[in-house]
Amino acid sequence: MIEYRDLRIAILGAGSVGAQVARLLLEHRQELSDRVGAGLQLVGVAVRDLDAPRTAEIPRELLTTDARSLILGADIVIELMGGIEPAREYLALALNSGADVITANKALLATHGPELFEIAEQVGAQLYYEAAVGGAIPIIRPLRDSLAGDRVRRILGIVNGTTNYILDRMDTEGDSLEEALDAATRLGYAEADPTADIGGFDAAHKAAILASLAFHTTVPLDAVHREGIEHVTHAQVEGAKHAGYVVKLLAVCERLTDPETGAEGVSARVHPALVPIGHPLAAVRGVNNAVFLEAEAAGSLMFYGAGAGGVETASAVLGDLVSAARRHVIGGPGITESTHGELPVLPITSVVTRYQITLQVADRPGVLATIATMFSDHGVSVEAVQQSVPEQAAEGEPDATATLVIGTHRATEAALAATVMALRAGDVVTEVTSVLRVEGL
Ligand SMILES: NC(=O)C1=CN([C@@H]2O[C@H](COP(=O)(O)OP(=O)(O)OC[C@H]3O[C@@H](n4cnc5c(N)ncnc54)[C@H](O)[C@@H]3O)[C@@H](O)[C@H]2O)C=CC1
Ligand SMILES: N[C@@H](CC=O)C(=O)O
Ligand code: NA
Repeated sequence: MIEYRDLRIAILGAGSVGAQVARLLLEHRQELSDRVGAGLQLVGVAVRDLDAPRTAEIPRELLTTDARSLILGADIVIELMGGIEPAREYLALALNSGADVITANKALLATHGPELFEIAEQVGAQLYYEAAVGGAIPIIRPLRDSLAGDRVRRILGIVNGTTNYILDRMDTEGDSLEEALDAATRLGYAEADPTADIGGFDAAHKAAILASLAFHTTVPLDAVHREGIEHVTHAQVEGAKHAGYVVKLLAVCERLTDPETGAEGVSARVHPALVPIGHPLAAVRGVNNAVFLEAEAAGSLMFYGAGAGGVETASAVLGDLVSAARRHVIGGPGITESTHGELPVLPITSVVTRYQITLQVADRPGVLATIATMFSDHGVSVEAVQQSVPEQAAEGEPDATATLVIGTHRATEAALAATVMALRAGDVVTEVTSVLRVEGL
């Protein structure tokens, strides 16, 4: 057995991910140390409650409630507590004391990333965060390193495992959102506050991180348009299936031309969308995530795998640990964040995509023509219309309503929003049941 000088590793938080990182680090210590060329010594795990149950046993002597002292004695600090404070304060303390830092905390990076990257650059320390997007899937390193010579044009990502798991269960098992969320929580996929998953906040954090990396431009969280899955209904999931689509919560990051100025900009958005059944993203089931990316030279690439789960995410954290530890051994400045692009971040109204709109309309002559005119008046071109009349309503009766499903060609969000407003205001549409974007065509 080779003996090395030891690097002192501290873990903050021993929940779903932290406990598995501690276990794997202790179990594979020698092998990981051999890969690095230095001993990886776990010097402590900061917890809130020494006696809390964990998914893996951690030797009692490694547990501490004094996170600050642990940080100050470490070469590498791994933050797996989640939340903004005290995680932000602890990471700043670690960086300022010269430690390299690893985190899976996308909420923190999306809100305080620039501040932490700046400290890291000033003190010559490193901040690694492979686990923050796509759990186990390597996506941060490919974007930062492998694709650094290309121009990424577009990213379509399923980046939240909990919501993908829920939508899949609603589709295949007929579960309610609540039933499927309970299961996702038990399996360790959901955030401590699962509204972060359901409301699309977690995916928005990841979209901000991906867009910033892909476009070399700081994309602040408040510039990411966000809609969650809380209003996705069984009817939408079923209707999508019949029409040859699946409903997915997507993060879409793209380079755009500003329709007003003609200048190049970028946009990032998160919302439920219809994905054609033949698209690779449609096959992403359960807790899996995938990032489908289009780059100018590379063409289309897809990164796929477990997007959440304690042990799976621990893999990405340990990969970062090996990278960080190697830098300690080799030295050198390491990687800095590149935000030279400085492209404007455009609002959702500038986005151009396709839509599927479901309407309840009065079933009488001329209605279809009136509705088609409303679309064309707002510059939205209709591609297909499907009409169905409920069986119990006799056709032509004064109170009968029909369901119209309208697919559009590409149009701006602004034009679509104006159309929907006009449909609601008119007297032929009794209800706008659903408006979904169609992506991946
Ligand atoms: N669970 C997953 O599948 C994934 C989680 N992440 C991220 O990893 C981080 C950890 O997630 P989980 O392990 O799932 O969360 P968790 O809620 O299971 O674990 C967090 C642990 O940190 C502890 N903690 C919180 N504040 C603390 C403090 N001030 N001092 C000491 N301990 C403290 C909590 O008591 C808890 O045991 C989060 O940022 C999360 O967003 C990222 C990718 C996947
Ligand atoms: N709650 C998150 C965990 C991983 O980032 C998810 O469900 O994707
Ligand atoms: Na990842």
